[in-house]
Amino acid sequence: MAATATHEEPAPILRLTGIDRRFGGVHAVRGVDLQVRPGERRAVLGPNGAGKTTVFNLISGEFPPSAGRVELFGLDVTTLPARKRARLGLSRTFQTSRLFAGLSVEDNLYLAALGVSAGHLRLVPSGKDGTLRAAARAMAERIGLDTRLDDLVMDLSHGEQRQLEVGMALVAEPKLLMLDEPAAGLSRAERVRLTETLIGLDEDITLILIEHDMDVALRVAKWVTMMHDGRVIVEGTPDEIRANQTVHDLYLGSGLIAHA
Ligand SMILES: Nc1ncnc2c1ncn2[C@@H]1O[C@H](COP(=O)(O)OP(=O)(O)OP(=O)(O)O)[C@@H](O)[C@H]1O
Repeated sequence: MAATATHEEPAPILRLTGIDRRFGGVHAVRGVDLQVRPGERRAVLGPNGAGKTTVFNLISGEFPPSAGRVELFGLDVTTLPARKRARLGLSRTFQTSRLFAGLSVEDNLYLAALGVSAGHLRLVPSGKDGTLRAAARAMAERIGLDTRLDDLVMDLSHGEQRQLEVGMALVAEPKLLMLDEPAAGLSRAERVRLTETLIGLDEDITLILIEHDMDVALRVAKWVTMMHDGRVIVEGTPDEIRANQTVHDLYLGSGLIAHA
């Protein structure tokens, strides 16, 4: 019998089902369903307090959902701690810096390549050390910090620190990269560089981005999820989002769609 060719969609790299999160009386996330395919470029948009960062925290495992299910790379990780999700291939940045301020740019990237997160020390087999140092230096070049390798993080500008955070998330070679407002506080030139870095990411890396700068978000993303009041209210391509009346109504007067 002849085999029937079937075209199967790749399994989602991330699937949220009925995710809910309450903080006391605040119902921050309400029944969110989300599916992200391997290699996707996804932006999560929405006004302040919409629940975007809480969704990120639920995906990366900072805290568990009040209800619902989180699947990463085909596994149910709903109760798995953050460091174990990181080991599966998830890397993220935070709105507030988590850099080692008293260490150099190279050492920060080296530690990220090593997979060290705050409070977790790991011994390095000596043979691997050179490879990790080389990866750290290559990443510094990619994010435009190769001339500042020996400088302490505390001496970098805000924009350079944000670039370094992206580099640290990337140097861990994640399958899923999640960036929380990477363009916040960047100069125009720094935003252009960031946008280029993100557009140039390896196709195998799946990217989810929270970003208030619509210019950056809609250039990088191929698919957009819009949140409001804890819920997903619109999903679509950047063009559909630009043309969407609800998006305009929510952002009206904020100047956030000035570049659209
Ligand atoms: N750890 C927490 N404890 C209590 N309330 C929280 C906590 N984290 C978030 N919230 C509340 O949950 C709601 C959603 O917040 P969240 O930070 O997820 O929104 P957001 O869309 O990321 O906003 P922004 O764009 O301002 O970062 C807000 O009302 C916020 O005050």
